[in-house]
Amino acid sequence: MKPRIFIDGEHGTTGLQIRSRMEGRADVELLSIPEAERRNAAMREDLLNTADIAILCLPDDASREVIAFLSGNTTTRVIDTSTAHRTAPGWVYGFAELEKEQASKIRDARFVANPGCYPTGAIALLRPLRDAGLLPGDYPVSVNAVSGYTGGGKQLIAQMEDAARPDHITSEHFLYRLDLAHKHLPEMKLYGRLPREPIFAPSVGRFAQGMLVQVPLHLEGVSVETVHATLADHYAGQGIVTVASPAESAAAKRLDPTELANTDLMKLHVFASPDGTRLNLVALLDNLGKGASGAAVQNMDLMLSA
Ligand SMILES: NC(=O)C1=CN([C@@H]2O[C@H](COP(=O)(O)OP(=O)(O)OC[C@H]3O[C@@H](n4cnc5c(N)ncnc54)[C@H](OP(=O)(O)O)[C@@H]3O)[C@@H](O)[C@H]2O)C=CC1
Ligand SMILES: CC(=O)N[C@@H](CCC(=O)OP(=O)(O)O)C(=O)O
Repeated sequence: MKPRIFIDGEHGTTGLQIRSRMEGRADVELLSIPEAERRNAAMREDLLNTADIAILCLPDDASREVIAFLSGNTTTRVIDTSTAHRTAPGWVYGFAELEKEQASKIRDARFVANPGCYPTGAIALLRPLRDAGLLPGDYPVSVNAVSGYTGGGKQLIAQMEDAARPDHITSEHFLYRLDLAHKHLPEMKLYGRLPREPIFAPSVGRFAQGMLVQVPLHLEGVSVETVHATLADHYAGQGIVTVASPAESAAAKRLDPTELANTDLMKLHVFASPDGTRLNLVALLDNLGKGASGAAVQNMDLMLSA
């Protein structure tokens, strides 16, 4: 029998993108709920209990409720795309390239928490440097980012696109979470192995999909070549995460956050000042690709390979 997959929240932004990635796949059976029944708890509970893998594309509270629904179930495996379980005990963080054993941990896990889109970029840049001892524990890390507006789900998409709404947003680009308390800080701290939370300044641009995550660094006594080699070694042989060559980064005049839109890839750049004393590490990805739906399908495929 083919593995049965149920996407709870399949009619939302992340869910629809997962569904489109599954179209034409003959190796799995997709369990589906009609859009009008998307909040029907009894139907969802039945499908959640029937599925071999349930992919949750729901707000945090609804994800927590699903785990409660499944309390008596010992067979359904779960990939949660929400923030609810990313630092929770018993959950494996679904960033396969985090460290050598991560892909096999995901493969064997029952509960996988898909990373947030911004942390995917920030952790990808920071973690190898922390593991290599290049980024001191007391370094005051900052993360600056811009996301496509689909990152805010149906609500933000409607606010950006529908001029008739009273809460229509006309800005071309805006900063938000000005209180520096974004929900992604705990996972950045934990999986970035940072002793304290970074100063994280997210923003949204008037484009649907795409993302740039920047980590500016002054690293005393560490060369640009060492930083680049550390990242390049860490991601060597990974098809999805790549590191731009020093020549490619040096030749870049601009970086467009939509460059990898509609792909599941992530590319890392190391930009440096001419004297090599100031660096800007940049991750380029699609918030709905490697930042959400693409990563969920990557994790599902790892789990199916168990
Ligand atoms: N968009 C992105 O780029 C990313 C999103 N995520 C995460 O993925 C999850 C889904 O986000 P996203 O797809 O953007 O959100 P959307 O708002 O676009 O979609 C959420 C879907 O869940 C449904 N839903 C909401 N509450 C319930 C409930 N109680 N029971 C059943 N269904 C419910 C919604 O239905 P209705 O239409 O009725 O509201 C909607 O179909 C979130 O946790 C988000 O944080 C993670 C990384 C990136
Ligand atoms: C542009 C925008 O609003 N982005 C969302 C994060 C998208 C994401 O990664 O979502 P989860 O962590 O909830 O899974 C935000 O800042 O809340």
